[in-house]
Amino acid sequence: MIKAVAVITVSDTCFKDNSKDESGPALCHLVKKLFPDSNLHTIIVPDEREMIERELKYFCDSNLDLILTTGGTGLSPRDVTPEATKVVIHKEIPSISVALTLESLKKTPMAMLSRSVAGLRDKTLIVNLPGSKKAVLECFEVIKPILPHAIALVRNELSEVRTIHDSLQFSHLCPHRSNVDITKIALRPRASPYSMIEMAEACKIVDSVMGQWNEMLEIVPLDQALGRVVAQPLRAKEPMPPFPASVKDGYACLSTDGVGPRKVNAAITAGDAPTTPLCMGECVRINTGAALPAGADCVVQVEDTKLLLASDDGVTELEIEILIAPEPGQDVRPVGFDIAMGATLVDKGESIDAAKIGVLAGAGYQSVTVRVGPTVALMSTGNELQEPSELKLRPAHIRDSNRAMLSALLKEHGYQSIDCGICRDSPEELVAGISAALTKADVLVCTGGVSMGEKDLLKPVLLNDFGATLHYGRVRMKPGKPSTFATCQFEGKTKFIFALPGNPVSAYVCCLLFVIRGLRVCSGKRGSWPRLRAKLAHGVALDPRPEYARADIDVSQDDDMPTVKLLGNQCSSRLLSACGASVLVELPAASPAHPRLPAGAIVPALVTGTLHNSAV
Ligand SMILES: Nc1ncnc2c1ncn2[C@@H]1O[C@H](COP(=O)(O)OP(=O)(O)O)[C@@H](O)[C@H]1O
Repeated sequence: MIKAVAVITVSDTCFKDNSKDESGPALCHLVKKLFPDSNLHTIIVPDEREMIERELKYFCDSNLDLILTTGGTGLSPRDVTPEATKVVIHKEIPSISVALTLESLKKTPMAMLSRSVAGLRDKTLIVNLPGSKKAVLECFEVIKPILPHAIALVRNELSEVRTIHDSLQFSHLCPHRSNVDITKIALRPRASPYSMIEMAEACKIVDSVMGQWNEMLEIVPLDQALGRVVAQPLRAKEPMPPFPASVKDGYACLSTDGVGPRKVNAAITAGDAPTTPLCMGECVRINTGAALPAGADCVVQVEDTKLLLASDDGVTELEIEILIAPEPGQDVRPVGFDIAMGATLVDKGESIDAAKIGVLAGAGYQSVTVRVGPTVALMSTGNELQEPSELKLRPAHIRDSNRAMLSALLKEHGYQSIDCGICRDSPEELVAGISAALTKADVLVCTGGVSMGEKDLLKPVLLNDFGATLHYGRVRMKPGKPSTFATCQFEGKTKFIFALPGNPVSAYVCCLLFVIRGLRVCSGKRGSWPRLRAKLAHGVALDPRPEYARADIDVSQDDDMPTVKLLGNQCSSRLLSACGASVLVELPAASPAHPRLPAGAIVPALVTGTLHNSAV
């Protein structure tokens, strides 16, 4: 039971003008939320070491449970909160500082410059937090899960400690509550309560639900616009070329002069502005891309001319002969030939590729208005998972491969994601993990916990703890049958949740077919993957469900149709079957009449990867 907490704002500025203190009140608000029954004391002190020490000691001697300081942890000469704290505490708790730094480093490298200290004086826990409001809010989230437990331990409140332990499986610290009852395992349903929908319907649902994403716009510099979808038509503000330009190296002439001798009265190279107009019987030596002089209406390439007279030193051409009569407009790009003034360069809804970047740069665009897609969070769930970076594999554990794979898969298709870590299979931890992810992102992509095991808690937690609407909970497909799509209201916003199966191949396929599809809808792009017709290189046994088989496609055959070769054993745990896959072959469901497809059968293949020519 937490009885009393103090929040100390350490700042010269706020000490002089209390109204400037934003971090202290923000921190008080969070403390009140976490410990609603506690007495809260607040004070503002200047960056004076002795005063900070005095206040810390005063609150500790008053037997407070917790003191949080904000400010004075940086590098400026007046920042002395850590020094004052170190003098006051009896036991330092360096891991709290490490946790704060690690979490803050995810947001800014400046976190390296924070020197927060945490420790105990008698039975009071003291934690230094940074001074900025944003940082203080973020740091509080980091220590929030351990505060009740740490204080109960310090106070030696054994019953409290036991309650916390009991409510947290696997000694993981998590103060969240869940409405999901996991005690009656024997009574769990033996058949899935979720009806199985067809793939086409699932795609339609994703399109219509993700279509509710509120269009938001931002202006980005052109060099950061690659892959973005433009929000309004971009039109040419200038014609291209802006002047009649020569297409060849040769002579600018009057076409009415026909064949015969011409006086060469000037030379114009690209970038020169012609000054004198051309008269009958004259020509101008001109280069590709140079502006034609007034009066000239055609260019005769140098190959169709003959030199008649040069200056004695051989430097200047004085007279040439036109050998073939030119047509009006010959080898001239008139004004606006490539791009007319006002022409649409990129239309609303189109995504920007390299050529469009070039067109826009050529048209003088420095920035463009583009659609803002949702932020995406990735989270894995499962008690058996450990971080891939851990050196030693723990007993009965596997390394989490899904987050790394999904993050890369999304990136491959132009979408960034936020890593929300691994969440264990307990309702409370799922509530905590999902809440944390939804605070950061609009779309949560999680894997695991969606089938029929007693630890598959995603759906019940979404329904009972988040009041989510499950748009589908099973799809007739292989792999990926338990794939789930839900929305919920969280902090006043609609959040989209793709709960994918845990098996890595299922997660891979469902990410391609549902998540990326949904993200495309949000960014204003319609339609799915390009679909080719291809010949099976070998016979395959069909599954009762339509199957998305990972395959390599050979487009190098002389034959008019490419060939697809499945990438080995298609078991949903074997991610090697997706390595190097350029297509997902859409295999039909088996029927009594067609239990398998023979080699040479023609199948549709979705191009989800890169096509490459396997011919050497
Ligand atoms: N993040 C992950 N990385 C690698 N394998 C995983 C991951 N999550 C789950 N798996 C594996 O996938 C299989 C199915 O996991 P499970 O959590 O039961 O998923 P679901 O019930 O959603 O299909 C298990 O063998 C599990 O170990």
